[in-house]
Amino acid sequence: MKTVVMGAGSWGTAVAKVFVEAGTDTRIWARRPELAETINRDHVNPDYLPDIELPAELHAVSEPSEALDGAELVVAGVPSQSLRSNLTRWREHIPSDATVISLAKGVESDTLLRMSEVIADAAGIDPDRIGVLSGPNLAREVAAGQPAATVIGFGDEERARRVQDACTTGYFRPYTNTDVVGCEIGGAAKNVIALACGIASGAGLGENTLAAIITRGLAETTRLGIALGARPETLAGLAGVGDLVATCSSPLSRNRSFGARLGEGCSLDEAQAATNGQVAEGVKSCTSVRALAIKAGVEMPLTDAVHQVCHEGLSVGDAISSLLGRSTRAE
Ligand SMILES: NC(=O)c1ccc[n+]([C@@H]2O[C@H](COP(=O)([O-])OP(=O)(O)OC[C@H]3O[C@@H](n4cnc5c(N)ncnc54)[C@H](O)[C@@H]3O)[C@@H](O)[C@H]2O)c1
Ligand SMILES: O=P(O)(O)OC[C@H](O)CO
Repeated sequence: MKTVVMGAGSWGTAVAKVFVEAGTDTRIWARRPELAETINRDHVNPDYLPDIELPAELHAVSEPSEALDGAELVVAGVPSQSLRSNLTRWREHIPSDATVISLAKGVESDTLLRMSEVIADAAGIDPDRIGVLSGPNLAREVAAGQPAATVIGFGDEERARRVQDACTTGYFRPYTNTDVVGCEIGGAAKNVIALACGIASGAGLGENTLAAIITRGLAETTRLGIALGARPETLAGLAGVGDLVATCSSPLSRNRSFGARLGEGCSLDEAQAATNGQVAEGVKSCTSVRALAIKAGVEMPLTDAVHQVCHEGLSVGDAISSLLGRSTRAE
């Protein structure tokens, strides 16, 4: 399955390495020609994964037309809020029978569309050909060859199996799942809950608090998923609880680290400045996931609190008081 990964950030680069090591003919598109040259010459991505040696077979290009030429599988590896604008540029070069998967974990701000819906809308691709790759996959750990599992979500199971074959290695184990909605909601919502965990941890709170946030975060994510047609088992699997636990627990998570800075008292701008250009998707997705929940008539108190802390000036102390001040109820 001739594959191109469109985006040479941390995760795009790690995923391209996995596909090559699974024996798949793989290219990677980098926005900047100098990064493509460095990957080809030095077999390293110095900006995102500086200490990881990339396979010599991985060829990088910086022209979308060249990258997409003849691709049977297109892996979209750019952040969620830039996916539409990138697709608009790639659209005319995507082969008409190619399968497309999204790596991005988010909900589009203006439209409240999931990433697979953005691909269908912006590139005019039949939804049967669109899927996602989502799971507990911190890029640095996967790039280092540490054992990890993930989910390939497609409505069409046969297509999911072909992608699964193209990225199975001795350290990377993809499972298939036909519940694309569940995979996407799990991936988008966990970034928001990881922000909440970071905020709590930055404010000096301990493991009991974090366990409560993770567990109640899963409950509100599952409520939203079910309201949108997801299967609860998906949210109890790798793309749900698996990714939630990895992201909420790891110091490698950009979302958790961003939240920790807010919890320590940084402003949104100060926390943003400390990211070195890396994207913490939950900062924007807290607003779009919250809006999606309101539209679906679902209560998401943690997501609402994260949105208010990030964008409405609510203090961390007031957010905690307001969450604990809610009326008591059965679990
Ligand atoms: N990093 C991880 O551990 C990880 C793991 C799983 C999923 N993801 C998801 O994958 C997606 C990509 O994440 P990443 O970690 O590779 O991000 P990143 O910040 O490391 O890199 C983003 C890449 O997209 C490119 N890009 C193209 N257009 C852009 C634009 N308009 N604005 C910004 N960047 C643009 C950048 O040049 C860069 O190559 C995100 O949705 C993220 O949630 C990341
Ligand atoms: O670094 P984060 O917070 O974007 O999380 C990375 C991955 O999504 C973990 O699965």
